[in-house]
Parts: sequence; structure tokens; C-alpha cells
Amino acid sequence: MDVILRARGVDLLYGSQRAVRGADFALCRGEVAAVMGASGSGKSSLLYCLAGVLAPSKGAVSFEGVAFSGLSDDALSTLRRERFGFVFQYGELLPELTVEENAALPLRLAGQRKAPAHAAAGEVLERLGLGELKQWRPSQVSGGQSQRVAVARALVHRPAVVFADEPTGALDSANAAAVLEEFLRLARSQGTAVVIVTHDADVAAHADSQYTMTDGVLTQRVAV
Ligand SMILES: Nc1ncnc2c1ncn2[C@@H]1O[C@H](COP(=O)(O)OP(=O)(O)OP(=O)(O)O)[C@@H](O)[C@H]1O
Repeated sequence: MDVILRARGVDLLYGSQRAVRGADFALCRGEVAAVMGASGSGKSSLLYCLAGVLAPSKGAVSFEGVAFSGLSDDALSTLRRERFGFVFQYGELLPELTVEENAALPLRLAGQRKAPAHAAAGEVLERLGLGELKQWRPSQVSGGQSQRVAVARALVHRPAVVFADEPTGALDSANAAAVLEEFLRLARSQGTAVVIVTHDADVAAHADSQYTMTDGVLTQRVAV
């Protein structure tokens, strides 16, 4: 298998608190991995290390064989912007931009011109059933629709990996299931790998591999 993201012996300390303890993790191209665990067990902290947002206190994370620690701040920001996508619990759309502008943002930030960026965003929005809402503002759409826009924005630039932190945690269960299904279908159709942090066993059941975080210790759950 083709491993694209790897963590070895990752520790993350906040002061004297060790939020992540010796985590080993490997993600293959196109794989969907779920990280479960109780509140405060260190899931988000691990995700931020895997995404190159926080630097581990010990150990290393590499993407396509290149360690984050060997990259300049600029190179790491470019990598995050161009090769990674992010979805958070509340979507976190920019309120002053339309749905289409929000979805096109990663392409615009990468320097793409407006017409092709909006065409690509329009296509992804259509695939998520949001074609009619392109000119709307985030304040005018429902929670489920808003989370779909966040999914569109995370996938529009066809990233290698999407990092999702409780991506459906703010939705009711029927809406959460629908958004999750559409998110993973679209990610799988374009070969994007996904790391999902979740409390929810139903969400984790959609993943190819499952991990549990307990007091900062990551273990892979082996199918029986
Ligand atoms: N910026 C920070 N400074 C200090 N301690 C922090 C910080 N962020 C998280 N922590 C602590 O680190 C531990 C792990 O937190 P983390 O947010 O990674 O857990 P989590 O499993 O994602 O929790 P939740 O499911 O509630 O989001 C917790 O004890 C938390 O209080």
C-alpha cells in the first residue's frame, strides 16, 4: 500500500501535560481513517499534529516521505493549503462571501482565476446538491447545507488528505448521516484520503480503518 501520511512516536505537550503520547499512524492514498475517543483524550491535538498545524514535542510526521520538520514555515503553509483540506464541526464559512465564493476559496488562495475557480466550485456544489444556493450567503442556508458547503470547500482543490474534526457533530443525526455519506462518497470518488475525528461510533463505522485515543495513547482497532 502507498502510505502518504505517517506519524512516528508523536508526543504533544501543553506545558507539562502530555496530550498525545507516542502516536504511530499511517494513512494510505484514498484511505478513510476514523479516530474515536472520549472528550479530552487528545484527538484534536493528534489531528493538528498530523495536519502540520502543531509541531510535535517529540517524534515526526511526514507527508509523501518528507518530514514536516524539514520544511520552512512557508513551505509547510503551502503544503497545508494546496494538498490538505479541513472541515470543522461548525463549518466555519466566511459570512461575507457567497456559498460559491466560500467553496472556491482554496483555489483562489492558490492563485487560480475567478472563472475557473468558480466553475470548479460550482461542479462540487452541484455534486453535493447545492447548485441552487451558489449566490446565497451562509446566514441564509441551513446547518446541514452549511456543512455541505464546508465539505465542498475542503474538497474543491482535490487535496491528497482532508482532516475533519467532528465534521457532523453540530448536526442532528439524520442530517449528520446524510452529510457524512456525501462527504465520503465525494472524497472517495476523487481519491482523497480522510482523517475523521469523532465521538460517534456510527461515523467511525464508515471508515476503512479505526483508531481509539485513550488518555493520549492511540491504538488501531483491528477488525475481528
Ligand atoms: N491549547 C491548549 N493548551 C493547553 N491544554 C490543551 C490545549 N488544547 C487542548 N488541551 C488539553 O489537552 C487534552 C487533549 O485535548 P484535545 O482537544 O486534543 O482532546 P479531544 O479528544 O479532541 O477532546 P474533544 O473531543 O472534547 O474535542 C485535554 O486535556 C485538553 O484540556
